[in-house]
Amino acid sequence: MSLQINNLTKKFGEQAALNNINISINNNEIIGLLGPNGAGKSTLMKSIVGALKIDEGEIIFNGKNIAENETESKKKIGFLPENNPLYLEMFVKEYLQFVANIHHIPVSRVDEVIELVGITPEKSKKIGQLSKGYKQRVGLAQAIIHQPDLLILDEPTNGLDPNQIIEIRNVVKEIGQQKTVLLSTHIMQEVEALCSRVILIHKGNILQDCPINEFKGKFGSLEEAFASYTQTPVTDEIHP
Ligand SMILES: Nc1ncnc2c1ncn2[C@@H]1O[C@H](COP(=O)(O)OP(=O)(O)OP(=O)(O)O)[C@@H](O)[C@H]1O
Repeated sequence: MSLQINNLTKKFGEQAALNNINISINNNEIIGLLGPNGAGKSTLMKSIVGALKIDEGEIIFNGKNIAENETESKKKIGFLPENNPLYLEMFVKEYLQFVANIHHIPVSRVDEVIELVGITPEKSKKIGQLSKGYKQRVGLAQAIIHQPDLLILDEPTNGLDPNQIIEIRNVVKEIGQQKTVLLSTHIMQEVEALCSRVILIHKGNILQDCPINEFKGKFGSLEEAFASYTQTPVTDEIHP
């Protein structure tokens, strides 16, 4: 798996949500995408999965520009959007069979993925009846059903209770042993528990991209480092 983001700029009107972003990912690792509200994390994730059209730059996934190879790229990228949109009236297995059909993959993969995210006892229930933690597992299942090389998770544990957070983290950790995972979060413990590398975005600019220990550096904790970097004014001609 390789992902190369070169000089990516994404604007909404006159405002640059992402300002000349460069990122290179080559290894199977779990990367934490950090940044205050409105930093540009979701915009970056949506750009990588091809859900947003970028204004400048290029995103090269497995050696090919995703803008020119959209269908092929989507086969190898999994995405769990923020707030995990699901069809609440559908049954778990029915929904995942539906997703499998969209990807043109055998429905036999459905039971495999149900097992992998730990929702076998829930597979015949309506999605709307599930707890938030189990809904999140269904979201993860749809994101990995086509065995993507790159998994993108936008705040995967947001709004879950502490037990559910640990359960989802364990699932992500297991997936991360074989896949590249890019996850956004506001929870520093999550980064500590899961990530080997941190990318910090602030006002559409990358402030840091380094191993987690380097990020903590002289600050001692991720919280301190985050606060210190993001409270520093960013010089940026495009972003207001
Ligand atoms: N579809 C859109 N139209 C207009 N502006 C947008 C759109 N999507 C995002 N923005 C703006 O772009 C900036 C970056 O938003 P984005 O959602 O990427 O931030 P984020 O880092 O994911 O924030 P959060 O942590 O709150 O989820 C914000 O100023 C936001 O208001």
